[in-house]
Amino acid sequence: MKKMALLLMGCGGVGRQLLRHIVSCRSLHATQGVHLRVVGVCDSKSLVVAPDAHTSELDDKFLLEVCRVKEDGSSLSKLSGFGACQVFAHSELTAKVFNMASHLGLAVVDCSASSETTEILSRAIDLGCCIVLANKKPLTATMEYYDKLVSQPRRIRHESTVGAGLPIIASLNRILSSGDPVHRLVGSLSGTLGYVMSEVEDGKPLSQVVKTAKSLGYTEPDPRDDLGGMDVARKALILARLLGRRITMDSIKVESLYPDEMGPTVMSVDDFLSKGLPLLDKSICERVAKASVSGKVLRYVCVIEGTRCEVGIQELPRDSPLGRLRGSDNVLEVYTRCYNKQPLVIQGAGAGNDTTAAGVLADILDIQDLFP
Ligand SMILES: NC(=O)C1=CN([C@@H]2O[C@H](COP(=O)(O)OP(=O)(O)OC[C@H]3O[C@@H](n4cnc5c(N)ncnc54)[C@H](OP(=O)(O)O)[C@@H]3O)[C@@H](O)[C@H]2O)C=CC1
Ligand SMILES: N[C@@H](CC=O)C(=O)O
Repeated sequence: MKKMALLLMGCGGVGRQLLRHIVSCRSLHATQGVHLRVVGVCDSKSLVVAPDAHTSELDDKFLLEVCRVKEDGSSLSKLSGFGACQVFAHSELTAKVFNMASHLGLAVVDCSASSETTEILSRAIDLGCCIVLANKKPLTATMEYYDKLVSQPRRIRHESTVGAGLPIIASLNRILSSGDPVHRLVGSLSGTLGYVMSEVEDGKPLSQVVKTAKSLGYTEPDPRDDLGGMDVARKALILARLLGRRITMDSIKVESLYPDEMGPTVMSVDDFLSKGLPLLDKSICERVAKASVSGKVLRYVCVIEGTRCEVGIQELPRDSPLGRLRGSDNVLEVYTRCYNKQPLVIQGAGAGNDTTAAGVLADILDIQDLFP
């Protein structure tokens, strides 16, 4: 039986669902001859590891307890005394990864929404680990970090960074490796903004649908990352870099749906949701109504073509591929030499803990051949 040691960073909506998928797929994985050994889990404050990562693992009962504790909003440090795990402060994470990586093959899985993991992932690559990311921030940091993280293409998977569980990165990699140049990417790549636009079209107020999108697990921890376009801009940057563009976030034109006065330095997430957003209800409603007069709908669109890389609202015909999108679905049209007049189209659920965690799990299994 092949055994893969995993260290999970982040046990929010996606990380917890990943743990649940791992536990519920035990017998399936056994038939496939693979066993996922979760040897450590961390949140923003603490790290829990198996007593001896070389011989033991966090058992399924423990992993489900991690999900329960985190679902309740508590810290992992609450698990101290539960089973035989060891609990450390988050500051010990780098040393622990170093220790585990130098003794066993390790996959470090990033389901956090933090930039702080970038350095750890970079060191993990140096130490010969595999890395799997749902977190977009490390791949949208400096070019230097990007080059490091992708320097061993067989040891990195990050499908869920764009389009959640949709096979966007894998499809682009296949196209690119066959020598087929990608000329143009056009898509709607935000589950949150897709959901928001179609619900507002149906007459619901923006402030209400954003709260619902948050409760459905579509938004980033701070929904302003979605509404300000930064989350889509990160996806655009990841795609542009995959196509070989050596650009940074500064090169991307981003349209925000909220004004600077409602930014993170001015008000908290709660104040934004309860006091800021309702002030935007009327203007977005008017914008939707104006587009509708000419049979159009609003979609938040990402375009990458030549040196152009931009994300923002467009008015599109209701019956166009992007206009027809409903709910949290994403769509990406890929124009290449082979897919010239008719693009390759990838479409489906583009957000949500379940589909995102499934994408991360598929990525983990995809690198199993690198493990003994
Ligand atoms: N939800 C979705 O549909 C999709 C999400 N993603 C990405 O998945 C990631 C996770 O999203 P989601 O689960 O919704 O986010 P959550 O906010 O629910 O969870 C984030 C988790 O990361 C932990 N964390 C924060 N900082 C650190 C750190 N420095 N080191 C380790 N862990 C840390 C948090 O700890 P604590 O609990 O202590 O706060 C929390 O457990 C994000 O990067 C998101 O962009 C990608 C595709 C789709
Ligand atoms: N917040 C994101 C989640 C996936 O990346 C979105 O809404 O698309």
